[in-house]
Amino acid sequence: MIRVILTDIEGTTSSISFVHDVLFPFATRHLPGFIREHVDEPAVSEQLDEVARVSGVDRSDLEGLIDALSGWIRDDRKETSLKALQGMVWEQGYQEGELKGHIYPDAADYLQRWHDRGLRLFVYSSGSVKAQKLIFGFTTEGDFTPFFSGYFDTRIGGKKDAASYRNILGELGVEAGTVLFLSDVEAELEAAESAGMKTAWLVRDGDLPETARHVARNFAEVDTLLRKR
Ligand SMILES: CSCCC(=O)C(=O)COP(=O)(O)O
Ligand SMILES: [Mg+2]
Repeated sequence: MIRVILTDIEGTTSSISFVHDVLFPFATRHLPGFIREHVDEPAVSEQLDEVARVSGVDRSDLEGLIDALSGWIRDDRKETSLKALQGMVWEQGYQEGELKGHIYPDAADYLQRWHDRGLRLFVYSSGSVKAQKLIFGFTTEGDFTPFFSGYFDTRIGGKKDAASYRNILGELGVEAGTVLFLSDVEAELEAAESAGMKTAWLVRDGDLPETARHVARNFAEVDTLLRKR
């Protein structure tokens, strides 16, 4: 029986277009100025150490590091240091009302219903935990953070690695078969299944794939799957 729902964000609870056409361009515009202004703060400096290590750019070359980060945003790299810095920049946008998080109406509806039915809800996204709390805390439909019991980002491991899902199970202290993982990316579902989790593949647009996996177009269809399991 499913007792825990672990959900991805981009393409699952929220649109890919919001992330790529709103959040990433916002970070591209504001990240350079943010880094120049906050370079000496430990939280920023620590991430820049990691950007230098991964990119090979000299740590003293601030503009080179900013260029590397801009390239990573363009290439949609899921680097933990980039995600941490993006979260800091988006925080300003949400606090000042320039950003409002997108959530699909069906996701908004069923997150509340599942929470009210006693299911425990967790997030696992490449976006930093800070970014996850922001997107759900400042949605156009209100604050959804009260429904979540916890958040995981790539500090626990990459989303295509089975070990990450085993680490999450260790943190949750539950049997793998009681967890349903929701994602739009098949490689992530495969990794979660390798760790023993149940999965549902969110396919929000286009034709449904021919697959043996459980597929859902929206959270109402996930709920139907959930009730059968
Ligand atoms: C937490 S909102 C920003 C999402 C993000 O930065 C991202 O890379 C999306 O990753 P996901 O694992 O949710 O597909
Ligand atoms: Mg996704």
